[in-house]
Amino acid sequence: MLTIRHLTKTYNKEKKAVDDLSLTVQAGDIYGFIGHNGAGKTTTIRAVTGVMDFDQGEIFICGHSVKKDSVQCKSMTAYIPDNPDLYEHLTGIQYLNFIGDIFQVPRQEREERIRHYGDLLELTPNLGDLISSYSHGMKQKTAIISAFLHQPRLLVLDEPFVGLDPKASFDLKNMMHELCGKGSAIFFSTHVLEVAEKLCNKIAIIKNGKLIASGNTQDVRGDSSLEEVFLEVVDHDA
Ligand SMILES: Nc1ncnc2c1ncn2[C@@H]1O[C@H](COP(=O)(O)OP(=O)(O)OP(=O)(O)O)[C@@H](O)[C@H]1O
Repeated sequence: MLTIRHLTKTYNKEKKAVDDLSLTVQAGDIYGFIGHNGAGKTTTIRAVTGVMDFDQGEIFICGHSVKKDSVQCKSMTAYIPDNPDLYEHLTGIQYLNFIGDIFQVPRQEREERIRHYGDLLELTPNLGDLISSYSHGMKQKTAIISAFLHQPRLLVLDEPFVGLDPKASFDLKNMMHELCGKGSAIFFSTHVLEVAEKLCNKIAIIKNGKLIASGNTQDVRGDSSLEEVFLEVVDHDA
């Protein structure tokens, strides 16, 4: 579903933010991407989602190159950045219809999904209000609904649980399971190791731009907790 090969990105010709990183996300995977502040998670995610160019390597989504076939890749992908910038002058429903238009979601499916996810995340009563009047969490819920609206083959999320209340976090986890159950894949960064450990079937750990561990969650953590493994590898490995 997502293949990253030898990804390298350098900002300002100085330090490599991502250094020869390779990983594969398969259909049905909920793949957690963890690392310390400044490790290179957002840089990797921005390269995958085509919002930032990269120096070396290749990225494929369902076999399509994000460099050569960017529109095709974007049509199959949804991306929620860590601080989603929505159109503040639109109402929630106008924004969701705008996204529905871009991804050509048929009217009936669009209405059903907006109703379903809006009710689940308790946002339906506010969808007629301007986004500028929304709280941070309400904006995040709007971004989440917009991402699920077109049922992407690949969903990429940067720190999705920050700012969500416990009920919304619980609902988002169920939504993630449901989407992957239909054959999609999810790749997301998080600092919440307990969530990663419980939610993800696969985990990658990045340190100073390099991948230092990856694979099945069970194999990565062995007999320890993910927190113990993370602290160990971040302290000791190169
Ligand atoms: N626009 C930029 N210009 C220059 N350097 C950048 C830029 N964006 C990121 N960096 C650098 O690249 C490295 C990786 O940053 P990145 O944002 O990818 O890390 P991260 O793992 O997402 O961190 P965090 O957990 O703090 O969000 C850091 O050293 C950072 O300072």
